[in-house]
Amino acid sequence: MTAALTATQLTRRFGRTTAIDQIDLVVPTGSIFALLGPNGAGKSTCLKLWLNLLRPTAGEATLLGRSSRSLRAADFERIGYVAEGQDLPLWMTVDRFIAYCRAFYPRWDHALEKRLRDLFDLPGARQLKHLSRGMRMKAALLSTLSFRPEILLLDEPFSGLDPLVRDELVAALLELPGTDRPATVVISTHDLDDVQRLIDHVAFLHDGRLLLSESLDALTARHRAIEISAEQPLTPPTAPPGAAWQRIEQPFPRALRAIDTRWDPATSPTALRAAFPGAHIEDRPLSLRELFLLLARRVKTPSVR
Ligand SMILES: Nc1ncnc2c1ncn2[C@@H]1O[C@H](COP(=O)(O)OP(=O)(O)OP(=O)(O)O)[C@@H](O)[C@H]1O
Repeated sequence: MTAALTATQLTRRFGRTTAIDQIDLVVPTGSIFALLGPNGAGKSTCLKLWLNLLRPTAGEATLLGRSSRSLRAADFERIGYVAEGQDLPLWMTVDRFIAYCRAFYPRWDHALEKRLRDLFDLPGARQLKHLSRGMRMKAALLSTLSFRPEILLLDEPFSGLDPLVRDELVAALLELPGTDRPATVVISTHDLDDVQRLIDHVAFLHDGRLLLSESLDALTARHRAIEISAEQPLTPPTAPPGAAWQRIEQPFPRALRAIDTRWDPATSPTALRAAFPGAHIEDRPLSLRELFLLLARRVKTPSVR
């Protein structure tokens, strides 16, 4: 596995606030990597450190094998960044803005530009300052996706987009890696339902600390929602298989719901059947939203099981 982006003991403080706290992170080349976490977790700061828009207080961020502190102008032909509320030349019309951007990128993909223009349906003759928030986001995405960056950093890209365009944006992003060069996408978002089918890796930040970074498949595989119902009252087991259960609920005495955080498909179903003989047992994977809520609640109230 090669790394497109890394963070090593990366730290950024703003006065007394530690926005990023000694993060070690590897983003594999070609991955679509979600940076998740509650408000104020440090996601935007992390992206800005990679882009050298902010200096680290300590540690290092790298992209394309180079420290973000020493990125050259030519490197930015390979790196795209779209953020909610980012500075755009508001006096330009959409057409002028796109022509202006096109001139900077030798690898501009005209066919992709055309497809995204049709998709986003932007009024070419209108000045950016007269676009709605969502339309401005579309203009920023059009100007960035069209040069097919090798690294694409997206900070809340779905903000202000209607559900149809969100869906089509996901489809456009899914196409990005299928070219001659693998594209790596890091996406900070709260729109979990939108990114679920897009991403293959997840990192979870909380209060500037990295709590988890792994493939979505591995994260999904080791968490399972289970539901048990029986003829007689049930008690949650404290030893395995119940030892790693969280969010235990007992809507009535003969029913149990929980999330198993150490699910193993080879052993867990058998252990459940042995612990609850004769009971009706169902299990299902968790959605990204459910996983997020589980992680966020775990750090908020660590004693909650
Ligand atoms: N320029 C700044 N000056 C002072 N504090 C800042 C600055 N930028 C960020 N912070 C603080 O750093 C912390 C992390 O902020 P950041 O914007 O990175 O979080 P985030 O995870 O992107 O949040 P959200 O999901 O709300 O966008 C917050 O406590 C924030 O108040």
